[in-house]
Amino acid sequence: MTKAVVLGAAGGIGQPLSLLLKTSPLISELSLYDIVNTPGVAADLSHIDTPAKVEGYLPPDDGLGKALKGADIVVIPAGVPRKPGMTRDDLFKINAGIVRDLATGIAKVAPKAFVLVISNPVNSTVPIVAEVFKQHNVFDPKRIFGVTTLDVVRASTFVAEKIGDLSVAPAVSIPVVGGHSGVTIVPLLSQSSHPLPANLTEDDIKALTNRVQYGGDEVVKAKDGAGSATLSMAYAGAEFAAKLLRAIKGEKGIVAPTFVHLTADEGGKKVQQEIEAPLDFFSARVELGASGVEKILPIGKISSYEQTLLKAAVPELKANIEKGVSFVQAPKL
Ligand SMILES: NC(=O)c1ccc[n+]([C@@H]2O[C@H](COP(=O)([O-])OP(=O)(O)OC[C@H]3O[C@@H](n4cnc5c(N)ncnc54)[C@H](O)[C@@H]3O)[C@@H](O)[C@H]2O)c1
Ligand SMILES: O=C(O)C[C@H](O)C(=O)O
Repeated sequence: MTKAVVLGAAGGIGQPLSLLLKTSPLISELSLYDIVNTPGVAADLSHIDTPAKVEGYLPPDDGLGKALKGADIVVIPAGVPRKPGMTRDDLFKINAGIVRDLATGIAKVAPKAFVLVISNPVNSTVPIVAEVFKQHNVFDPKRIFGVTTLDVVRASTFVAEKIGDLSVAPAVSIPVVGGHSGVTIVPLLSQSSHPLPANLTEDDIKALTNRVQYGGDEVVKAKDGAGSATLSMAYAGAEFAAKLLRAIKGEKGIVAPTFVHLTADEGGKKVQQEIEAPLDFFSARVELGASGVEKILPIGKISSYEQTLLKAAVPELKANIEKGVSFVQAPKL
């Protein structure tokens, strides 16, 4: 029996993500929580002929507590999305408080749940969840994940486009490390599972890297004020959740890049050496297991261009992480 909970389930990501989770044979119970519309979304999904029992909850009568009771995995896509001209950090003002309050609910009701954070800015919201858990003495770095899978999905797609064959996209694997915003997104094209076309120039590699780093902006611009990536994010979130669920159920050797606390495993120290910075959080390739983070894998051999990208990522990551931590630690006025 596995209970999954989506917080922010009525939103642009929340609805398609809940749909995908409802189709998962690995989930037996699906709870949907939002400040609006969850009874309707739950009623709709509950007619789908898959095993998961679906319930919708709203804030009154401790809806959050009821939604979270007995949760094994909690996915958080709650919060506002970007509009053109905004950075993810511009969302901090609103989303930090939303994520802090939801994390408080999880810490109180489902402290052992695996928590998958989608709400932006991920580089700060994941530290917020960790800090709230520390305050409630339930912090386990192996169980908190920033979902950076969309960067990985984009990298696979864009590389397959360059290869000239989208049918290989699902098999193309490109680690994307660092964080989830602009320069902190570091795709390691040199580690592509599929050889890049021999005629790609250095400028092509730079353009491809830039497209992965700013793929989110591409969607924000195209949606023209109506939000950011929702459908591709729902796909990516469901992919990561499925990997984690398979790992929890005992499947070995499942690896995915995800934004984690580097104390979750000894391997985090090696990553800190590789990036030459004592960052607490970083999106690294992580082997998933029954307890969540099984192993943090080293970055490994990268090109000198990628080394430059990593150097550029560190100061922004550091600032983003500190912002999240101090938001929770600061005395409330
Ligand atoms: N990690 C990633 O790769 C990634 C990708 C895309 C979007 N995002 C982020 O995901 C978030 C959601 O994006 P969206 O497009 O679904 O936005 P949206 O506005 O369509 O949906 C957000 C939902 O959150 C709900 N919500 C707001 N406050 C809440 C609270 N206190 N408790 C529960 N629910 C609450 C809203 O009612 C809404 O239904 C944004 O912050 C966005 O930037 C992250
Ligand atoms: O770009 C955004 O604001 C949403 C998300 O982080 C993305 O990468 O698509």
